[in-house]
Parts: sequence; structure tokens; C-alpha cells
Amino acid sequence: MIMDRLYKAAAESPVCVGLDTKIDYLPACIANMDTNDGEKIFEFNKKIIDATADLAGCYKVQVACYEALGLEGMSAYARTVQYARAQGKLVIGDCKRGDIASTAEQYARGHFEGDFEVDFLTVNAYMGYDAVSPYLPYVKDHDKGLFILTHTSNPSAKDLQEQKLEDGEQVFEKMADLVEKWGGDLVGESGYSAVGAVVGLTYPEAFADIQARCPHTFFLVPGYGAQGGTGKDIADIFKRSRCAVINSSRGIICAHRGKTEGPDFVDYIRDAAAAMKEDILQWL
Ligand SMILES: O=c1ccn([C@@H]2O[C@H](COP(=O)(O)O)[C@@H](O)[C@H]2O)c(=O)[nH]1
Repeated sequence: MIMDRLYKAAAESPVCVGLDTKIDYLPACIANMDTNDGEKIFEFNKKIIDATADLAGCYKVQVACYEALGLEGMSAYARTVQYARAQGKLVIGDCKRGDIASTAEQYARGHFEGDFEVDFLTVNAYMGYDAVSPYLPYVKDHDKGLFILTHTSNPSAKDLQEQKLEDGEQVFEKMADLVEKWGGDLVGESGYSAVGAVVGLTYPEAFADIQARCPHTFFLVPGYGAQGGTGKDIADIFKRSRCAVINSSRGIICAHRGKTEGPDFVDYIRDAAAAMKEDILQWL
């Protein structure tokens, strides 16, 4: 089962390397290559994957960065997810899709089959169950997994997600309960279900609350590094259970900026991934 695989990978390294690659991030040795932007982005990502494969529990590829470059960008997205998976790594497509069922069916097909096939997809389920149900046949029959936005890491997350409902519960708490319920019959040997939750590291109290409500839910946790989350914040989560992969994108893939424009850029990126792993594991 896919979440069992991620659980095992996360036990080796909870670091999820975020490939949010933008043209500005490319060192001159790649930016000056005589080819199109999509090729350059893929070249950068490939070198990062090669340099970090033994340090990363998984990769998260942020589709927005590729969509922004049109067809060349989406070709780089496809090649990146295919390359990482061919190296035996688990890949999360961070697409945050959310729509009515007939449309969600097409998103599911687009991201769990064909050129853009990933192992996990992030889904925005604030439209309710029918925005999630079209993915479940892939989860049940094709060993795919989901990460559902539950409490996001951004400052404005509280505008809606922390609003109190009539019964006194907060909106994100309802979502957490739904995620745990939707994964109820999809729990693997690890004790975690194939329906995971995205919860930001930047809201420690909400995290503790969600963790208590969701004993079978595995977490994708953004917010480390560039957004201010620290190893100590992760330690608090892991003291309760080793139930998460922790994403860092800019904190890793921009580590070379201002230091080198040459092929040694990967050394800085590898060092940043290694430092993050050490920062997390030192508390265990
Ligand atoms: O609540 C959320 C959900 C997703 N993200 C995504 O994670 C990365 C974070 O990048 P950093 O550079 O490490 O800040 C990015 O792809 C976001 O879209 C999130 O930050 N918060």
C-alpha cells in the first residue's frame, strides 16, 4: 500500500524535497544552456534528484511553477515526476485540485495515469466529498494516495479554516475528521491510511489537535525553512508519533543562490537537504 511505502521511506528520512523550480533559481551554468526553459528546468531538477536521492524520503513537485511556463513547463513537470519515480522515489504532485465530481474524475485521470502520473496528489476538499470520491478508485485499485488540505501553512489560513461552527468546532477540525473518515477503510500495515492530510508546521496548536483527532492519518507538512518552521516544531509532532513527511522547497533548492553559478550548485543543495535531515533527526 502506498502510504506504507511512504511511512517506510519517512522512517529513513522525513525530508520531502520540494521541486518548486522557477527560472530565477537556475545557476548560470544551466540558465545559459542553449535550449528552452523547460529543458533547463528539467536539467536542474534531474541534478537535484541525483544529488539528494539518498537524503530524500520523497519529492513534492509544485505544478504551478511548471504551468507558469506553458507547454515547455508541463513537459518539464512530466519529465521530472517520471525521472524521480524511475529512481524509485515516491512523488507527490502538489496540484491542490478541487472541483465537482465529473471534473475531479478528469483530474484523477490526468494525475494518476499517463504523462503526469504521480504516487500522491494534493486535493482541496473544501467542496466536500464529491470533490474527493473520484480519486478513491485510484487509491483503492491502483495504489495511489491523497493528501487533503486540512490546515494550510499560510498566514491567512485562519480567515476561514479557524472559524468556529455552530457546535463550537473549527472548520479545519471538521475537515480533519472527514479526512480520517474517508481513509477509514484504507488503512495499511503501518496503521496509516492512503488518505493523508496537509497540515502546516506554522500552526503547532492546530497540528496537535489534528494529530489527536486523526490517529490513522499521515501528514504532508509544509512550512519548514522559508516559512519559519523549525526542527523543534517537528520534534513536538514526532514525540507524539512519526506520522509525517516534512516539505522544504526554497530552503533546499535555492541553497546555492548567491554562492555559486557553477556546477557545484548541487553541493549546496545536497548540504541543505542533509542539514534539514539532521535538524529533524537530532530530536529523536
Ligand atoms: O499549506 C500549504 C500547502 C502547500 N504548500 C506548498 O508547499 C511548498 C512550500 O514551499 P517553501 O518554499 O518550502 O515555503 C509550496 O509548494 C507550497 O505551495 C504550502 O506551503 N502550504
